[in-house]
Formats: sequence, structure tokens, C-alpha cells
Amino acid sequence: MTNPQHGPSTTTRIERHHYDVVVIGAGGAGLRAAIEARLAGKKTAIISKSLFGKAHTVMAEGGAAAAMGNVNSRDSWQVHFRDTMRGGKFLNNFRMAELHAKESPQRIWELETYGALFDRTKDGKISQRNFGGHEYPRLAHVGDRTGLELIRTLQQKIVSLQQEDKRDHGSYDARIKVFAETTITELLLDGDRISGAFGYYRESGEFVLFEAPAVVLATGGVGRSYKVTSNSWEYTGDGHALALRAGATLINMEFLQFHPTGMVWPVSVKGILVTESVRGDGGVLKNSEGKRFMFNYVPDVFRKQYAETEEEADRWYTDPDNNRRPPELLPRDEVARAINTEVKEGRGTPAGGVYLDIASRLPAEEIRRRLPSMHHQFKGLADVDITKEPMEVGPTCHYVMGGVEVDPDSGAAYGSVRGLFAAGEVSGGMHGSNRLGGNSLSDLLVFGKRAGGHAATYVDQLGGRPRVAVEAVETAVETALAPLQRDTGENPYTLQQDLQAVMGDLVGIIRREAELEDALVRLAELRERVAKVSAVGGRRYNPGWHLALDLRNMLVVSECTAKAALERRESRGGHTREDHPTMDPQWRRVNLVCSLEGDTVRLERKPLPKMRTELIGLFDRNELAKYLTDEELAEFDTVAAADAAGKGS
Ligand SMILES: Cc1cc2nc3c(=O)[nH]c(=O)nc-3n(C[C@H](O)[C@H](O)[C@H](O)COP(=O)(O)OP(=O)(O)OC[C@H]3O[C@@H](n4cnc5c(N)ncnc54)[C@H](O)[C@@H]3O)c2cc1C
Repeated sequence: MTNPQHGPSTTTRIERHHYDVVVIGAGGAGLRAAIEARLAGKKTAIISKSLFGKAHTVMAEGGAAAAMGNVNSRDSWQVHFRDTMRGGKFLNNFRMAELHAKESPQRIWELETYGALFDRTKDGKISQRNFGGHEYPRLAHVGDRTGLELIRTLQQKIVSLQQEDKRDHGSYDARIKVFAETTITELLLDGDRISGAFGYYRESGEFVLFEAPAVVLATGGVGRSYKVTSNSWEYTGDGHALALRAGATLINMEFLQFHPTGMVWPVSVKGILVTESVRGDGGVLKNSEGKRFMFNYVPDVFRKQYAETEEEADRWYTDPDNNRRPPELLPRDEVARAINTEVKEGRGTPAGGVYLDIASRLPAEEIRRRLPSMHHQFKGLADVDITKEPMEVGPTCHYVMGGVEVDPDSGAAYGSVRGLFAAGEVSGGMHGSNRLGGNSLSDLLVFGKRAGGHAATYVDQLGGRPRVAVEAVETAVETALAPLQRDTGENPYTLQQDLQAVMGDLVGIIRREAELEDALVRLAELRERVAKVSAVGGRRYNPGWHLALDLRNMLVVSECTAKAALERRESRGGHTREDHPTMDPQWRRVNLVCSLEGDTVRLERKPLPKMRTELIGLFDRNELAKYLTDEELAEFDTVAAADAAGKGS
């Protein structure tokens, strides 16, 4: 190290910036967090691995769930809360589910004030559509391109803030600046406090250092550890791994959502999402015998809410108050498992999926109007006209419920680190063991705002600014350059394929003890190989080098998933154990928490926070009996009896 201002050697130049709040990620969560931090007067950087506007959020199709009651006035935050807890099989952090249900409507209306244009009902309100697991039509949407509108609007808000800054401070970038195509590889610490973030510009390979006392992680998910996934290239679990390495903890990592309907052919597009809106708008699932098989897969916990005949299910679309929902709209984990079983038992399509039929259910014109992207996607990628033929679909790795363990109100990371916040898909707890469709987009807005606001407050309350240690920067540079400096070592693409094979084959939709043990052995072998990964070429736009750096994140996050999946001996939501096929109320009381000790993933059991009495009182006792232990039920009965006595006196 020769010059602390410029990095570890005179040849390694490091561009340096100073901010109050650094937001890593420019999806819905990151942008909403950045807006809030900037509105609180903080100098804010937004960093994005992909092009600005190309975050994952832009791909969201169906909509954002918020109990506005525009289409059915019976909807309320309480009903939304209940649906969310049921969807997550009661493993959700109840406080997050409560805040989400209460605040989502405000966040959607606020988006309108930023310029969002949602589809409307006939009387001019924001239109809301049906989705799996939601009792009432609840998803505010823009055709099937809702994420695009969300991102467009948040970006527009940022531009308007930059225009204010130009007027007031003479520069558009004075208080909020976007660093696109910039990957963060390390968080820096001063003791237990965040002091900054280190990374590189993808195009030039030049290093960049952000000195900042507060970092908001909004990096999204982990899906690229699986071969068949709806997720795009940047979903390599970076934020999860950055948090772990900084001393934070991850929870619920065993829970991955396999969306039931991904494209299954052509092979080149296998995994690309087919939105749930197709089923919300009337599409039905059929096996190769032409049977609507979902009626055979309604689990006991949901039996009361779902139709038993095709006639009743079909009537629900026009008369939802007097009929029960079609079983095609069960939560995603149920539908994905059902499709998996149909295919395994030989009733699948030629390409190994099942049929999703909207063509026989709606007029062609209506399909094109409601599902323009799906129509375009199938025509362009598979030469299938969905107004005339059924689609072939099957499960695809879609969403990680697990993530950074956070304080529900502020988004501050738990563990041994201060100044670190997380929001959106990278955070854990909100969705429990399974996320309901539409609950992510509203989650991004609710918790993005909260994390950005609390990061700003944290900065205000700091005594002095933490310092960036020269040695930490030096180590970050060495780690980043290592794959380029190895002459021998494996190709990152081979390693990624091998990792994807382990996760897909052994830690996939249906899990077994022996396979999970095998997965851990193979992941340990991969760890040795990844430590020696080699990338050819130089630092200028070099995707092989980028992947080599992403691999260590994918690996540690995969280890968390496999370890937690082995430990949880029950089936719940996005975690299905063939050898422990039922839900166990004792396990509902437990969160599995991952941390790093050196390089080793440690797993701990931690009791779930106890739901407040008035919230648990929103559920029927018979329903609670399906989830709670006898001990918890007895406690519930005592409180209910005391309550009744109080009311009587
Ligand atoms: C096809 C598809 C359709 C979906 N439809 C819906 C829907 O209708 N409704 C719904 O609620 N949910 C939906 N989801 C889920 C939802 O879109 C995502 O969960 C959500 O957008 C995640 O938002 P985020 O802000 O957490 O992350 P993203 O939007 O993914 O943003 C992550 C950001 O972090 C950046 N990043 C990552 N790593 C780094 C790093 N190391 N350094 C710098 N930057 C980094 C990325 O470049 C990106 O800018 C869908 C998902 C998919 C894939």
C-alpha cells in the first residue's frame, strides 16, 4: 500500500466518494429507500449492478397487493394480514406482515402522486385483480407490466428530486446520484459499524470506494444458483452474502419459492415466468388427460376456502361472494407441488410440464388486452398463440423468502453490525415460508421507505463518522483481483453449472435427508474449487471475471439454504421434505438463523416472535388449531376467555 488516497498500490487506482447513505440496488426497494433518504436531507448514492431501470422489479407482471378495497369493499388490512400469514404458513414475522398490510395502500396512492398510471375500474378507481391466496381482488396493476410502471415512476421521482437539487445546489448530482453497472463486492467496517462499500465499474473494471456510515441493501434474490429460474443474471445473492460477511444474520433461507408456471420449452427459455395473472383472469391447469387436476390437491388447511367442483370454481369469477375460489388459485407452493406430482406420475406434457389454458376461457381480444406481455412472450419465444392454444408450464425457481434478519420497523440488520439496513427481496421474515403473489411489489415500497428513512435517522444520531481502514480496502482489492491473477484454476462458468446442478438436483422443490447431506459435501468441494477460480483476460468488461466474483456469494448463500433445509424436519411453504411430509406445529415456533464464523456457515434455532393478542384474535380458533401447538392454543383459549369475561362484566 503506497497511497491511502488511491489504494493499495500506485497501479491500482480507486475512485473515492463520500455519501451519507449508500443504497445497493436500484429495484423497487432500493429506489424507494433512496428517495426517502434523500427526502430526509441525506446525500445518497444508488448503486446498481445492472443498467439503471433494468432491475428485477421491472419484470414484475401481475401487480402490487394492497387492501384498497376498490373492487371489493370488504377488503381491509386485517384480511390482507390474514391472507399473508396463511400464505406464509404462520412463520412470517407478524409485525412485518402487519406493517405491510396497513401501509401498502398508502404506498400505492403515493406512487400515483409520483405519476404512476394504474389500470382503472369503471368508476375510475385503481383497478385490482385476483391472485393466488388473496381473498379479494387486491393487486393494483398496469396490464401485465406493473413492475415497469413502478420502476418508471420511482425513476421519474428521482429525476424530479435531481432537478430540485440543480435549482438549489447547482448540480443534479448534489444530493442523489446513480452509479449504474457498478458491482459492490465488499462492505467495509469500522469495528462493528459500517464505514463504506467497495466495488468495481463493470465496463472499465476500475475500482470504486464509497465512504458512508449507512448502507441499505436492496440487492434482490438468489435464483441464479438454480438452472431453471425466472430470475435474471444479477440474482446471485450478493446482498445476502455481503450481509453475512459484515456480521449480519440471515433467516428462513430454507424457503425458496418455486413458481408453478414457468415456460418449459424451448429449452433456451426454460424457466421464464408465466404470470399468475393468467390463472387470476380465468386460466386453468390441465394434465395430459385433459383433467383439471388441482381439485385433487386442496390441502386440509385450505379446504373451506376452495371450490370442490369445476362449476363452482367457474362461478366464482363472476360471483365471488357466493362461491369458493378455484383451486388453481391456491398459494404457489401448493400448485407447484401438484404440477410436480402430475408430471412425476406420467400425466405431464411432452416437454415435461402441464397445460395452462386461457384460450378456451376468454375471447381472444380480451386475452390480448389483459395479458399483452404473455401473448407477446409465447408468440415470440415458442411460436404459440395463447389465444388459440394452451401453454406448457412447469415450476421454476422464482423468489427467496429467506434473507437478512431485520428489525421489522426500521429494516436495521440484526447481528453484530450497525449502520446496515435491508429491504425488499434481500430481507427475510415478511413472507414466512411462502410469499403470496403481489406481496413483493408492495413489500418493496413499504419497507424500502422504512429502511431509507431509518438509515437517515441512524446517520443523524451518529457521534462521529466511521473511518475506512486502509487494510480493509487492500484486502478487498486483493480478493477482487485474485481470479485474474491465477494461471491455473477452473473456469467460472463450469463452476456455476456444477453449483446449479447441486442445488437443482439435491436442494430443489422436493428434498430428502440423504440428498441434502450429499449437497453439503458437494458444496464443500465446490468451495475449494471456487477458492481457486480463474478468469482469463483483463479488467475491462469481463463477464467471466464478474461471475468468478459472484460465485463466492452464490456458494455461501447456497450453503445456508442446504444447511437450513437439512435441519428443518417438516414440510412448510417453500420447503418440502419427502421424508417429513407434514407441517409440524413445533417447527412453526422456530426460525433458523445463519451467520458466518470465519468461512463457516453457522446455523442456530431462534424462537419466532410471539404474535400480539389482537392480531392472533383475527383468526378463527379452528384455523389456528392447524398451525399452533397445543400449548399455544391453550394460551390463546385463556386470553380469549379472559377477554370474553371482561366484555361480559
Ligand atoms: C418475472 C417476474 C415477475 C414477477 N412478478 C411479480 C408481481 O407481479 N408482483 C410481485 O409482487 N412480485 C413479482 N415478482 C417478484 C418481484 O419482482 C421481486 O421480488 C422484486 O422486484 C425484487 O425487488 P428488489 O427491489 O428487492 O430487487 P431488484 O428489483 O431485483 O433489484 C435488485 C437490484 O440490486 C442490484 N444488485 C444486485 N447485486 C448487486 C451488487 N453486488 N452491487 C450492486 N448492485 C447490485 C441489481 O442490479 C438491481 O438493481 C416477479 C419476479 C419475476 C422474476
